[in-house]
Amino acid sequence: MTVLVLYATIEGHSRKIAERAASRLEEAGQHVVLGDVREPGFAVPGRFDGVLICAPIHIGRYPTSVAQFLIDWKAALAAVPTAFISVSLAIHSDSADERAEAETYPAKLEKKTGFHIAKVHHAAGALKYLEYDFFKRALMRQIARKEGASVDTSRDHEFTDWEALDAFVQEFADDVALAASA
Ligand SMILES: Cc1cc2nc3c(=O)[nH]c(=O)nc-3n(C[C@H](O)[C@H](O)[C@H](O)COP(=O)(O)O)c2cc1C
Repeated sequence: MTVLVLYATIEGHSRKIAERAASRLEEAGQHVVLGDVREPGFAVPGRFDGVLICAPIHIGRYPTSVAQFLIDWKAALAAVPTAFISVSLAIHSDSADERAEAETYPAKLEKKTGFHIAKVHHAAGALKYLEYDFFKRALMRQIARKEGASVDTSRDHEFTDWEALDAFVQEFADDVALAASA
């Protein structure tokens, strides 16, 4: 069985999450092809036994490349188990309203693309203060304050619960194995 793991990323954290998911899928006995959703190349979704997509929220939405990919490939994707990892800061918020808002993003993507996202995991992202330019650092400090995340800009912060991610990926690996044996 071979699983396609695709990611979109702006700051690199969703790629890190996708790499972790790919390692866990390999440990679960799957072959994995890992790539950027903008450059799937030969990675035509219909040739795989399952597809996992990982994408971050930036200013309230996923990168356009993700929506376009789902629109272009929804027929092929509907034929195999698929799963989606939504990366955001809001899902880590102290505010229940902010967390609820983060949980609406996959449904909005579904509405936009017409692709039904069957299995979703919400992963908290990262604040990469050291990598942001002056303006982005100021913006992210403001967002972090609103979310109850750290405003210490002297270092980066990572909020991802790696164990919860591993458990989700294991469930997905089981779905793929089950579908392939049916
Ligand atoms: C410019 C910018 C805007 C962001 N906007 C949001 C947002 O609207 N909601 C949210 O929950 N997280 C937001 N985030 C947090 C990102 O989802 C988080 O940093 C994530 O780890 C970024 O993933 P990436 O490194 O794959 O791009 C934003 C981050 C940046 C840098």
